[in-house]
Amino acid sequence: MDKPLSVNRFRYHFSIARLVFWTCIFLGLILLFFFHSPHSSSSSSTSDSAPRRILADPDWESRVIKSGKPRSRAGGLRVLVTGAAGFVGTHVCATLRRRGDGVVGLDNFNAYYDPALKQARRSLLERADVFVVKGDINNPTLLSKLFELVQFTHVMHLAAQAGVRYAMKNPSSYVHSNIAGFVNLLEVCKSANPQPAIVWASSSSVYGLNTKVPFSEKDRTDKPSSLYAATKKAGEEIAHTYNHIYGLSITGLRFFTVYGPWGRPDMAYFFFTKDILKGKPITIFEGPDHFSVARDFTYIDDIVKGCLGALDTAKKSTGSGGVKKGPAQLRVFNLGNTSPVPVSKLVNILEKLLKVKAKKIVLPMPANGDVLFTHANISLAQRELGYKPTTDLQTGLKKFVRWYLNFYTRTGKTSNV
Ligand SMILES: O=C(O)[C@H]1O[C@H](OP(=O)(O)OP(=O)(O)OC[C@H]2O[C@@H](n3ccc(=O)[nH]c3=O)[C@H](O)[C@@H]2O)[C@H](O)[C@@H](O)[C@@H]1O
Repeated sequence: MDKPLSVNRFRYHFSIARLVFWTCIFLGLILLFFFHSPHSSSSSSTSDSAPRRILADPDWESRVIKSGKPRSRAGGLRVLVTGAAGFVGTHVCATLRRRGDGVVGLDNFNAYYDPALKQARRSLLERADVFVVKGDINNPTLLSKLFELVQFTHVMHLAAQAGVRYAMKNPSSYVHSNIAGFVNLLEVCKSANPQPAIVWASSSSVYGLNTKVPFSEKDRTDKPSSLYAATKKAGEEIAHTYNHIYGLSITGLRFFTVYGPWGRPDMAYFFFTKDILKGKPITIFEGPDHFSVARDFTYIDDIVKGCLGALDTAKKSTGSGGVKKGPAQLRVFNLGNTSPVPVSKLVNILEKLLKVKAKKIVLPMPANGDVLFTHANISLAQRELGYKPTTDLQTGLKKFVRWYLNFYTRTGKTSNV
């Protein structure tokens, strides 16, 4: 009798020990997974760009507060500009500051294209008295801190993973910035008190495979041809939700192939210039039956006027602290030039301005997410924002080429796309 009992007791203790052992291993694995998951590192950590010690640094805080204070205009805006070291962001920040508004920039300075160009834009903004915080829109601690320091009246949200063709190489970067980042920003905005009005960059690419031109805001946008376009379209739907549930005032701007000085090296006009100057061949895509691929290229100064028009006409959000108090404004506008130009013509203009013949290779457009043409109907923006583009492609490219030659001669470098 005794023997079987002790065996049983031994078995009992042994299985308890085994249970404790495996529970510990299991809990250990869960903790390991939690601390190493991308979610925990991107959303709660501030280590990538804005370490906690910076968030508690009085000097950093006073720079944010000073930059966010309107200067001259009574009742000037207090604007948080995301993507401030980007192409459109830099121009918008400088223009707002010049007219006396308070502007705080935010940018993660990622390496999608030459970070030296982003640093040069940041220096330009420093000289214009705009402080650009290094940080990510996916960092809620940082965003909340900025809202704690400055009562932003407006958010100009331009931070995004841009580029149509790159979406095939790095799809998750589009989801991370254009969807997760946007939601994170809206979460912070909805909880702010007062809530800011939001103006953000959508894209002409939402018109996707539509064939009716010019593209109007009333047209359907359910045929995106790239993941980039799909994330911008998703952004428009997400904007609708936050407007509906929380009373956030939100305006989306569909930009049409923006170009100009301080532009993006991943865009065709920019790297065509670089390659033509280097004597390297450039590839010009064409559609079926030698169809000329065309874009409604829009000059940066015109786009900036559209952005300011949207900020100035944005109505206040109606909610506060996460609770809606009434219906709020929800808008979307095309910001284009209304005169599409074939890419081959763009190359001809560049050849004349650079005084160098391009080595052209004409190829059928691959299935890379590109669309055959874009063309904006801008009558809504004209009516509501006073938007009126005035720069044709020839004039705009002349200004771009002058900037390009000056910038890359001065810095002694060529663009590293
Ligand atoms: O306005 C928009 O919606 C979009 O404009 C640009 O996208 P895209 O118009 O494709 O501008 P580029 O990448 O500069 O291409 C311009 C044209 O050049 C053509 N291209 C591009 C590259 C190349 O090697 N060869 C070539 O012929 C493209 O097919 C396109 O027709 C931006 O990259 C997007 O971020 C923006 O949202």
